[in-house]
Amino acid sequence: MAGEQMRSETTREQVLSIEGLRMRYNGRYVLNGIDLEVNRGEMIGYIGPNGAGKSTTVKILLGLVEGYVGNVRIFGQDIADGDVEYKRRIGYVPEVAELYEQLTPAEYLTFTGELYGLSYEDADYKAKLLMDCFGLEKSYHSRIASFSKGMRQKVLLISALLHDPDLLFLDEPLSGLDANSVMVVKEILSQLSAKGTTIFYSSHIMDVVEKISSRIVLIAEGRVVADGTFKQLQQQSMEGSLEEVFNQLTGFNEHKAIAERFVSIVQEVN
Ligand SMILES: Nc1ncnc2c1ncn2[C@@H]1O[C@H](COP(=O)(O)OP(=O)(O)OP(=O)(O)O)[C@@H](O)[C@H]1O
Repeated sequence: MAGEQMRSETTREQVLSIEGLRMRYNGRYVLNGIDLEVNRGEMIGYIGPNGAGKSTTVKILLGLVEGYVGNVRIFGQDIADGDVEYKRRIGYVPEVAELYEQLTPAEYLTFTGELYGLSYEDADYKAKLLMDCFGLEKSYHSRIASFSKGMRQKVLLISALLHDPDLLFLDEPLSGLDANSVMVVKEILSQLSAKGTTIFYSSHIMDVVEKISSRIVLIAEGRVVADGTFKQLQQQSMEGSLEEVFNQLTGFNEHKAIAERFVSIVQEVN
């Protein structure tokens, strides 16, 4: 009985489970067997070199890419079973998004809020307040086409959070934000995570990942090559900063040589 209770509590806490995930594009495996279990409230820094397979993993988890091999369970549900209800509990901030240029945040956010099951009134009420938090209250009825990069990013963040998701995927979420807004967003993420939102944070900005992640998962060539707290990764690689850990675990020590070659070509070939 006690064992059963413990098991059900463990299941309840487990938000994501990936087993043996493999994905092939044009005959080449870009994911080579990813295994990952994520519990409620974890802030995962999901990092890796360009082309390592981070976006591919996230797209599979969001149900945007088919044809993978392996098992993926989100909130205990196999995402391949055809029931897309789990998506209502997910928020996603993509790296590059096509916002509807001709819409205003009021129109866009009530539209996405309703897609996630909010009533028009609730979505409108909440969106207005969240825009206000970001200092964008005056732009609520302006066309997105006129927005700066940072303003667009804030609208994207609001649209991903409007329905208070249990699982949040973020791809370079600080892109385009000024220093003050960066502080606000980092603080929002750590408060959400402390309250139980599970966050998957993909970024190439290592010092941010180092500071905000409760756990860092480093992938290279479609495999998990390190998984642990920043301290554990430091011990594993005998390095100081996450940038150095990243360089070491991905076998990279050529930045000077590459830069020298690049500069010499720039200056010598006319
Ligand atoms: N639709 C696709 N068709 C063919 N190959 C793809 C497709 N999407 C991704 N790939 C390939 O899969 C590999 C992993 O790409 P992915 O976008 O997942 O990398 P990433 O880790 O997110 O990289 P980055 O840090 O540059 O964003 C790359 O070699 C890429 O070329």
